[in-house]
Amino acid sequence: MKEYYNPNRESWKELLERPTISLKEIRTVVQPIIDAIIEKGDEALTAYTRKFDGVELENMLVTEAEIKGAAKHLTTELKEAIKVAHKNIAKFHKAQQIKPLKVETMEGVICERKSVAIPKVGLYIPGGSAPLFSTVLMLAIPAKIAGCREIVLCSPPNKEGNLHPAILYAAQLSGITKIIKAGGAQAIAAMAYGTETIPKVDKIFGPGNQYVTAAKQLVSLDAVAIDMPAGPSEVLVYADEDANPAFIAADLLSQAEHGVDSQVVFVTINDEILSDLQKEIYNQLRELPRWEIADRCLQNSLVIILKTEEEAIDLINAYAPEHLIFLCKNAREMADKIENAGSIFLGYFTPESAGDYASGTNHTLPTNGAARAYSGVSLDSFVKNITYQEITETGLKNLGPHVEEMAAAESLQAHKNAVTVRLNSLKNK
Ligand SMILES: NC(=O)c1ccc[n+]([C@@H]2O[C@H](COP(=O)([O-])OP(=O)(O)OC[C@H]3O[C@@H](n4cnc5c(N)ncnc54)[C@H](O)[C@@H]3O)[C@@H](O)[C@H]2O)c1
Ligand SMILES: N[C@H](CO)Cc1c[nH]c[nH+]1
Ligand SMILES: [Zn+2]
Repeated sequence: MKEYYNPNRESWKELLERPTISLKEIRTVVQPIIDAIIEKGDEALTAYTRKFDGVELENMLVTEAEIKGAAKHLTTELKEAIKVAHKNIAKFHKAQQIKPLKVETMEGVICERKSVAIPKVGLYIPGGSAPLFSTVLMLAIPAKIAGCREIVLCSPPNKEGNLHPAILYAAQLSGITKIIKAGGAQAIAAMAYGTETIPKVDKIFGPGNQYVTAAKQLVSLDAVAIDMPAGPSEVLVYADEDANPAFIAADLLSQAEHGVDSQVVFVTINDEILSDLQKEIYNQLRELPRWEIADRCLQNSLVIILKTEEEAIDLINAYAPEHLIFLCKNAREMADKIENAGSIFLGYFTPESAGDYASGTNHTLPTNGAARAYSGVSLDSFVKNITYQEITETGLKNLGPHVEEMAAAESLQAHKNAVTVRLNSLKNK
């Protein structure tokens, strides 16, 4: 990790850039994939699966027998853990349901708002370097609670042409039946434009690598809505002098092991902690099966030592991390000053991986600074809010003259007439 002592504010923007490939460069790879799917549908999808996932698929649709058979490949402990996670995620997302709203803005003028499920949604489950079955829960549970009518799930197959049984088990537990073995930009394009096997959806959800994220952004220009840019994982840890270096190291490494293009950042105003932290990172890294990935990620990662808590808050807001962990006594107080972050973890005993798997919050979160304006996935992501209005005769008498006045001032005579004809019809009553 590169160390920066009191970097001046002018250098922050450059310092805090993520190690991503430029959108312009990645577009030259992803756009031809999207174009091929639009033109050749399933044929192109099968060809890209052969090229990128190294497998020739006869049937990309997961069969009912495969879904039903998944459970027997999992241990009782893992099934139990998935059930606990399912329960917590469902509980937190059900609590996000909002009641329909009805307001009489003036006598006889009734305005309402009701949330309605997005009918057709596509869920992307990453599977390139690890089969993220936890993402199935994070997307399928809110989609089901919202009441989405058609749910399609895509994930890249392994070399044997299968999806990991835990992906299928989590899907079955969440009530998902249409599962397709397809990944990368080609799966995103297939859900955006439709192919012979994959129905076109209204909105695509889910995290993924830079190719997947760029594809989501490109298809959102003309075909579908997307949740947000949820690319390579990142975490920023802020710690005080009482934080255990082993906890800090473990939290940093937990996101570093996701991928070489992930980024982890450590911020503190107490540099005495650093030598113990370096030792902990080294010791823990050696024990990780994915140590090479984590090690390469650490090369893109930062340690930043600042003078004051206020400065740390400003830097965190400038970085807008996907995950933000406060390992400090005044975690709540610090968190209250944060404007830009995907999800915040408070206190010494709140590891980020609890949110990744099972506490109840959603782990599909904005990356690469998108947390400045986007929220993570929630129940809201799967609904639209439709507004309604109903105006009585009295209401039109109250409101109509004001509408006529405004329409005339905008020189929109037909708008005015829509009120006038009705008011005239009431004159004889
Ligand atoms: N932000 C979030 O909420 C969040 C949550 C979970 C995971 N993630 C991130 O998701 C990512 C998962 O990435 P992954 O790679 O393991 O799985 P993935 O499923 O996103 O991508 C795998 C696919 O990428 C495509 N691909 C790979 N190399 C390519 C190339 N050179 N050209 C074109 N396409 C190519 C292939 O089609 C392959 O099937 C990680 O970066 C992880 O950090 C983010
Ligand atoms: N940390 C990821 C979000 O950036 C989510 C995840 C899934 N499995 C493990 N971690
Ligand atoms: Zn993670």
